[in-house]
Amino acid sequence: MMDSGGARNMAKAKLVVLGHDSCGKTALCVRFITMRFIGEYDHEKEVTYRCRKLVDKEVIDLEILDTVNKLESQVANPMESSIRWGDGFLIIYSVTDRSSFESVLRLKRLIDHVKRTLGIPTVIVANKCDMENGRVVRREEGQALAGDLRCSFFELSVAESATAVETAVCQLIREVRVEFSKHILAMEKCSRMLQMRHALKKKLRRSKTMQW
Ligand SMILES: Nc1nc2c(ncn2[C@@H]2O[C@H](COP(=O)(O)OP(=O)(O)OP(=O)(O)O)[C@@H](O)[C@H]2O)c(=O)[nH]1
Repeated sequence: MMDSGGARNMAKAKLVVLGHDSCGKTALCVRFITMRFIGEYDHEKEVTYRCRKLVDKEVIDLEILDTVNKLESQVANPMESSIRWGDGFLIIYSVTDRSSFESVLRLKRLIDHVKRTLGIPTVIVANKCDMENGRVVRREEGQALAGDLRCSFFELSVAESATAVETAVCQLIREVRVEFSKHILAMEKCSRMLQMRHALKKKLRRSKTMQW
């Protein structure tokens, strides 16, 4: 998927990783960028990682914002500016923590509210599936929620599989790319219509002048 040959053109995307405390946000970012799983991650502030990846033969410059969960904060929602900034969202929960699963719906609603539109590229990731003994959220529950929210869904273990992490993030990048293309097409259509209107107005003005 990320071979180095035949790159087409350069693109950019801003991804935001959201989720409850300790569900594996930083582990996922580090795994995607470095392919490594370190185990313990120490950060209390939002961190933006920058990297360049090849996805479907297209080089893409990524900015990935690893957020700190502030959904339960009393302050007027501090997560909103992070959401406003992003093009695509990865919401992660841990299959060993039901409250992290319950946060998914609230986070998705917040994204829809801040972006003021539905259909924003969003991928839901159920993490820590290596901890089968501690599982409290069934795969089917995650799948059903993702289906209701019209999001792609991946159950994986950041600890065990770099490939699974790459698959989930690349899916998000593809969805962002589709949204970009739709946006560009809409802009082109709008600009073509404006040009036509302008040309029509000019023609009308000319024909009126001839009548006089
Ligand atoms: N067993 C297992 N542990 C994991 C996995 N992913 C992350 N962890 C562990 O879960 C803990 C929390 O991971 P982080 O990546 O710091 O989680 P976070 O969501 O960034 O946490 P906050 O910074 O509190 O928001 C760490 O001890 C990780 O090693 C996984 O797939 N399996």
